[in-house]
Amino acid sequence: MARWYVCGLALAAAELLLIFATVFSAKGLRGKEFQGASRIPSQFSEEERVAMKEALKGAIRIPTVSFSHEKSNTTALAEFGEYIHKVFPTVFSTNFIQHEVVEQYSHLFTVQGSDPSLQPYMLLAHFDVVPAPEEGWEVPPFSGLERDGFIHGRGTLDNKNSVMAILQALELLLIRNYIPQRSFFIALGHDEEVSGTRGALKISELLQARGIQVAFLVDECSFIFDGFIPNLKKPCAMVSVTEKGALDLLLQVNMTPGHSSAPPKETSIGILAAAVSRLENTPMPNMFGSGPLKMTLEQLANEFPFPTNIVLKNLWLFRPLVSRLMERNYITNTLVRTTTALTMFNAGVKVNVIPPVAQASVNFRIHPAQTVHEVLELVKNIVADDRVQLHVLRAFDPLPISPSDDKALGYQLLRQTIQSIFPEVDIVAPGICIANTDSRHYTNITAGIYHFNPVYLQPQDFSSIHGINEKISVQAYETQVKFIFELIQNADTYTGPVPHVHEL
Ligand SMILES: CCCCCCCCCCCCCCCC(=O)N[C@@H](Cc1ccccc1)C(=O)O
Ligand SMILES: [Zn+2]
Ligand SMILES: [Zn+2]
Repeated sequence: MARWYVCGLALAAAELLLIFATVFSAKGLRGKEFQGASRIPSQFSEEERVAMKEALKGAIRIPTVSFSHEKSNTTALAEFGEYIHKVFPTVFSTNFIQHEVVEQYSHLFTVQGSDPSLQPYMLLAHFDVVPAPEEGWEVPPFSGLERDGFIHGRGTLDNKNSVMAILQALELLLIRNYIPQRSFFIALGHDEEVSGTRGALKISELLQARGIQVAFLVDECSFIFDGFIPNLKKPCAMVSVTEKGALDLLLQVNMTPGHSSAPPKETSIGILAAAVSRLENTPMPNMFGSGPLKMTLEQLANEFPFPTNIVLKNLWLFRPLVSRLMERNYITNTLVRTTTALTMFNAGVKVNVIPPVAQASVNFRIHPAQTVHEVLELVKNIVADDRVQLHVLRAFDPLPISPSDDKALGYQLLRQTIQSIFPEVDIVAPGICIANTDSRHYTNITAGIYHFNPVYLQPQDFSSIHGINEKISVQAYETQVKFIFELIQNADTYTGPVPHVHEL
């Protein structure tokens, strides 16, 4: 009898404690006793799963299109701010989360962790999208329609999926009374698709003015690649540790205009066409062996069948062969060199007028082992014609290579979370982001810039990014939420690398 009584008392006390913890932690009680006490499983109720996919659909329906630096749908950008407020009420009402609007439309969330001794980190995403003319789409690009288990629309992969998944994961953690130990920032840009200079750059300046340095950040641009690398049958989670640089050049030729009935031997169009043709036919040097790709291939070696595995394990011998094979495929080619893309060409107003001016734009994506200056010198040598003026429209060097060793917190946290959420993925390897992202504006506040979207990507999905029929499966989106839900908790509990066990 006495035992039951004691037991009953203990239970009542435990219940009281639980109520106490629930009531106070929801509003941000920061007592050490409650920190990271237990891990919250990433399991979501049916109701939550429906709500999360509906939230993403709603986000897709807001046409936050960036057309150019000067032109974006500002009504939609503002509406997006109100929308996230509505669908993630707990994020906005928790007292240890500060929300700031930067440059009218971008958002910065500061999540104050309970342990100030832990260096904060940052999650990045952007909610502006590139235009999407309706032609060719199976469903209208801003309808957010669900069909055959997929949510369709512009931004489902680039990059509203990340914006919504980050906030959704945080909302679900907060509802479960989670109090993060490690502080983190969430930066959501509104102009990534046209440079990020109003959103990401300003957020970065704000953080720098506050003296903030983060341990690492995670941004878009890399995926679990499936079917991209010839002969590699298994999916490969690539955490990109650098981002290519960029150089936009305007080539211009001025010649005397005149009547087309008596044409000169050379025209502005002909001279310019020959110059851009030389650029297209003279690829920039193959840089295989410099930059992180060699490390990536060495890590992948064991996953390839014979004889590729032997070749990749002995790059000291087979380097020329592998570098040639890499450039044969248009995607792996991007990893070994600075790419040259002729993107605009303008001249002439009438069929019988020799035009005075011809202009072309060329977009180079600079390999991590080269610089803007080196590429410009190479371009001058290839063009080799003083009549072709070169004007630099925009240029920046590749990002430094972020660490991916055992001590690299960001890389290891991502690796650990990939292994737990995608147990079927055996390969986690460092990669190169071949496009440009908002993260280049944050190089002053961290040396750990990682690109990873926890989503499978096949070659046909790649062409939907900025193309047509962009979509994400409901299941993939749920997994993305789950990934971030786990990542935030892992950032609190990570205790460093597991020491290697050497066999005797
Ligand atoms: C081994 C397998 C390698 C596979 C490589 C496939 C890579 C898939 C990459 C997907 C990229 C998604 C992120 C795109 C970000 C993006 O579009 N950025 C834009 C940013 C920009 C905006 C205006 C002017 C210049 C630049 C861009 O790079 O064009
Ligand atoms: Zn993007
Ligand atoms: Zn994009």
